[in-house]
Amino acid sequence: TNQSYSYDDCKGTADWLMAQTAVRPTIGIVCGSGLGGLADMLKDQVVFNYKDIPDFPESTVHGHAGRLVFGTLKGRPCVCMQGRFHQYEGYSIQKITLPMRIFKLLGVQTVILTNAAGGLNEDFKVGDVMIIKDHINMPGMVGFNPLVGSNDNRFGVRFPCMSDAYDKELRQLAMNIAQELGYEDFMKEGVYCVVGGPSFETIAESRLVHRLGADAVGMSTAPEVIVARHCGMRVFALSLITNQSVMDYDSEEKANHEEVLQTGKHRAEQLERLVSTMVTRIEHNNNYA
Ligand SMILES: Nc1nc2ncn(CCNC(CO)CO)c2c(=O)[nH]1
Repeated sequence: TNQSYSYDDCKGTADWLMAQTAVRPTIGIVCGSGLGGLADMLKDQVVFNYKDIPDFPESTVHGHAGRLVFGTLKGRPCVCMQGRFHQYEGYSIQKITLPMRIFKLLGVQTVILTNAAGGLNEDFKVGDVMIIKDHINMPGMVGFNPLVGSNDNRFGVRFPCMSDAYDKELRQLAMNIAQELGYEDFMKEGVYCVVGGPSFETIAESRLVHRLGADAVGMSTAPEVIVARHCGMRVFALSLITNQSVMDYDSEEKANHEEVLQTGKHRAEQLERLVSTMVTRIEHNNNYA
């Protein structure tokens, strides 16, 4: 359904949540495939199953728990989506980005999004972590943009700028922390290209988007980023490279979801350290905002 959610719908859900928990998060975290463990970092958790939250969609993908976890990370109030929504599940693009507007109405100032993605850049290895510096929104180019329809100025302007979507300061902070933690050999930076899915891209599609400048390909994140930036939240996003996209016709490689989840398990512990360290520092900057 192409149901769009009004400001009051979003406010209703945010108010419902705020009536059930005293946690007032300033940081929102979105866990990608196999990265739900990030939510387990939170202390003093207050957990909601998506199906119990008014208007919230339900996760249908293996590896996406379907829980909204409130809590604190080293004392900082956070809210974490353990499982996110994808267009390929059949949800409207407004529905999959609804959580970003609810985050905004909960008081979230910075959103950290993670996803699993296929590596296109030949310098990438499976298990690398790519800090997203920009995205190519393929579905958006043909009209599947989450902001299509009437604009509510209480969220943001009609024509929002996206050239500064991936906060430069947060990307630099992440790189500095990666150096401190000794993660520099698997930390990369690049352009993320979102495709509709659920079929993995063909070899010709991998080569096409790589030629267009993409370093990794996936099926999420860009719509959430557009909505998050529209309503003024800062955005940091990273991709866990879970397989190398097949780029030549005589390769025997075949992308599959199980290897996506498996890679997530191996790298998850370092990602948890990176993200939790970031959260303590980001909160610090917000104090000066
Ligand atoms: N080649 C390739 N490798 C990938 N690893 C993760 N994803 C993101 C899509 N993730 C889906 C299926 O695992 C679940 O949302 C992809 C992708 O789209 N292409």
